[in-house]
Amino acid sequence: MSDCTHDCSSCGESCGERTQPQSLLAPANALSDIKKVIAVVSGKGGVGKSLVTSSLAVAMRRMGKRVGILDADITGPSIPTAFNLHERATGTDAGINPSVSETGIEVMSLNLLVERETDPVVWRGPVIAGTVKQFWTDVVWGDLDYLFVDMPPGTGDVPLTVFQSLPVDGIIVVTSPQDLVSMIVTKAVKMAELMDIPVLGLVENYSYFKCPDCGKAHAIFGESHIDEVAHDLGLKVLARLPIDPNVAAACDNGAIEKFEPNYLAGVAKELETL
Ligand SMILES: Nc1ncnc2c1ncn2[C@@H]1O[C@H](COP(=O)(O)OP(=O)(O)OP(=O)(O)O)[C@@H](O)[C@H]1O
Repeated sequence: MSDCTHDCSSCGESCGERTQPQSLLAPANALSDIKKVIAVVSGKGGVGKSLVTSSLAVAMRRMGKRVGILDADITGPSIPTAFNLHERATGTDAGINPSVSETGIEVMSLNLLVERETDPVVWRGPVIAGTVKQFWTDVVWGDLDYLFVDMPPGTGDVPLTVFQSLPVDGIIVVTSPQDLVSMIVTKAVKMAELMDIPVLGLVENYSYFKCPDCGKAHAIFGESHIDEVAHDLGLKVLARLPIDPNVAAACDNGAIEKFEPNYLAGVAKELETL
């Protein structure tokens, strides 16, 4: 091989002299400088992954950080609604510009690119995964302290692409008490381990409902097993979120940036030390 640079990490040749695996990391846009990438994942849908992603981004922004959200949930994007972003994103020769929320959080989501928000995305897996990769390579994120990636549920094409193509610093696994917690969380955690991505911890959503009259906490979805699961996997429980109808209303009304209390402020503080 006359052109060999001896840098196996960037070479795709099948070569007997290979000393290290080829890196599949994709380059970010030339105008992006992103310090930390954190993916928010879940074993199954509807457990509150987008809410956790949005709340973490808001908490970080309140701490004065420059924050972006890459909405990798291509077929069920909910981030633009939570941040009241409805205008179509624009682009230049340099790439696609993310939309910017009221408090300055950058967002890229397929819903910011389609003509009508209600248009469905009827694409095959590889096209969807390719789009997510383009959100990394073609979006002009600029300087960010934290980019949060809101993943689709499960362990399919998109998580695989994100874990291989983006320099993910860690994942947060969102779960709920009624999940088949142990099995589903373990699948997500094992996938991250296979890809050599650190698991930062677990967030349990819908943990309890606090009665507004008597103040007592009720475990609506059954008693939690999160501590045992976390212990078995050697992980930390980062937070437990209550069922709070006001937080659902804030998401639906595009007011997540105004919502108090931010249940994930403590987790954001922990992420600062990453
Ligand atoms: N703790 C909570 N209290 C009340 N409502 C909540 C809570 N967490 C999430 N919700 C609501 O439940 C719905 C689903 O949440 P969310 O979209 O965050 O889930 P998801 O895991 O991202 O779903 P998907 O798998 O479809 O991407 C949303 O309407 C959200 O506002």
